Amino acid sequence: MPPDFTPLRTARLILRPLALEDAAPLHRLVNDWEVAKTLARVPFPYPRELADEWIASTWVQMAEGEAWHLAIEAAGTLVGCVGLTLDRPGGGQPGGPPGGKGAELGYWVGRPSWGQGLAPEAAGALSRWAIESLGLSTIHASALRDNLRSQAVLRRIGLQPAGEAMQPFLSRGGPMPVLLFRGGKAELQAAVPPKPVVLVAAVALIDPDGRILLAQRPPGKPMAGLWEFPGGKVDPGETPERALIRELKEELDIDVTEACLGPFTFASHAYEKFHLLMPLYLCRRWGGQVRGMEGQTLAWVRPQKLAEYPMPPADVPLVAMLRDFL
Ligand SMILES: Nc1nc2c([nH]c(=O)n2[C@@H]2O[C@H](COP(=O)(O)OP(=O)(O)OP(=O)(O)O)[C@@H](O)[C@H]2O)c(=O)[nH]1
Repeated sequence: MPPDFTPLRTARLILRPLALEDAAPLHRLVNDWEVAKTLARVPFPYPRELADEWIASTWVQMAEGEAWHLAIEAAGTLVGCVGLTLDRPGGGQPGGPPGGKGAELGYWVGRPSWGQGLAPEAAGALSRWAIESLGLSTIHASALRDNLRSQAVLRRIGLQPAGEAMQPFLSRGGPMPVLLFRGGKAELQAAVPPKPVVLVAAVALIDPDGRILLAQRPPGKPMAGLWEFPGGKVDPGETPERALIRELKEELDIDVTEACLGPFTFASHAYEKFHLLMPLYLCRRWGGQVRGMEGQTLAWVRPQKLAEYPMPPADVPLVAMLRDFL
């Protein structure tokens, strides 16, 4: 029986305990010289029944808290495996830490899924989970000296070179030269892929009385209830000006031309899941009557009163600049 383990999810992958049904696809993927030749503990050819035995052994190791070997699943299909094996106390593994709790990282991805960056996605996620959840102090790994691709994976997830060694390779029938890598929490965290930058165009519509239009984010959306400048995400291939013209029609039923959109300033703000880059335009002329087309509450606000309207954190510096300018 597979052990109880809450699968780890990444942008594209699920890392979960291996199941008996994985044996056939696992065998097909790993019984490939191009894959097997890079792995120290995999024989080649790889006997079919070994797949079942290996899967059962991963359950025991996980239940005993000795190793976490997981299936890498992408779009419902097994594409490879990733695993961490705890160092035995005083085991003195090459590249292992002198003190503290360490584990050896290993992984492979089947040939059909190469070239998509799945190995660093899986290995990075499992390593960061282990550092947090198992309280490990270091992760270490090795890669054949001529396996530049695997070395790049280890560097990408934050591990640093830590020397060379000879390591027995079942698939090669003898010891092979390997490069050793290791890293702790700080190195792994520093390597977390940067957040996507989201481009949002926004505008301060200013009426003849010098008041600014704010719209309240409706319930159900992130940051619901906060007040913001009208606007929205710039679609791929769209300019910020075109995006604003489109959004203002959709949200407020007004017609704006590019010539009436004056660039004013911008916000660059790190939200939890993305980094917001938001140019803010000023606009004093538009066609039609402003009305909320999406049920949003609107308010025309005097510059000195803007601070009374709670806004998203990215907007706070913009409000101060607007107040000074108007
Ligand atoms: N329009 C606008 N968006 C802002 C302001 N400040 C700010 O942080 N944002 C953020 O920029 C993003 C704007 O995206 P959006 O309006 O197109 O999309 P949304 O999150 O409302 O939902 P959606 O993805 O379902 O369209 C949101 O994450 C919003 O929180 C602002 O003053 N105006």
